[in-house]
Amino acid sequence: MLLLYHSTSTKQVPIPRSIAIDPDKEAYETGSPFINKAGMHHKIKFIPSDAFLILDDLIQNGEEGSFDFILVDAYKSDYLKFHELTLKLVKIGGIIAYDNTLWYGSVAESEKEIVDDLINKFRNFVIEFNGFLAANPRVESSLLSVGDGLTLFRRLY
Ligand SMILES: C[S@@+](CC[C@H](N)C(=O)[O-])C[C@H]1O[C@@H](n2cnc3c(N)ncnc32)[C@H](O)[C@@H]1O
Repeated sequence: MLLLYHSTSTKQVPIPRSIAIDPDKEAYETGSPFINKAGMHHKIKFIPSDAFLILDDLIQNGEEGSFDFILVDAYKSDYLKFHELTLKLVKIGGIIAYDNTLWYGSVAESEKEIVDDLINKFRNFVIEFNGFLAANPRVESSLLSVGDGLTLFRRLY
């Protein structure tokens, strides 16, 4: 799931202020009743698709630097690729959030200590992503020890 928010309307999203993208419709349907209850349905456009396609479209359609906030919670092996695209779409000073950046605490453990295959499978991608962000001069970032780790960063230029 990716969520992109902008405070001003654009030609792509004239009324809804947020775009939620996930190829799995069920993921959106789980959250939809809560969105309705909060009276926010008209402000969120759901696109059942692979986010890579939509982000490319948004860039092609001149939406670079137009979003205030982007949340990424997808396959950890894709985080670096998403970073390249989301950094283009967020405005300077805008915030991007990536979920699960502690990856069950495994990023701070040695490989030998980890018995779970799923955790092992994505651990190195998360470590690589965290290292890349920490060394990236274009962003100011902070990894919050909330839940499974949430990295927030601000685009500096
Ligand atoms: C771990 S789940 C997150 C679900 C929810 N955000 C939560 O915290 O419970 C990951 C979600 O990312 C979606 N996803 C994976 N690759 C994606 C992509 N390329 N574009 C959009 N969504 C993607 C999956 O369909 C899945 O719903």
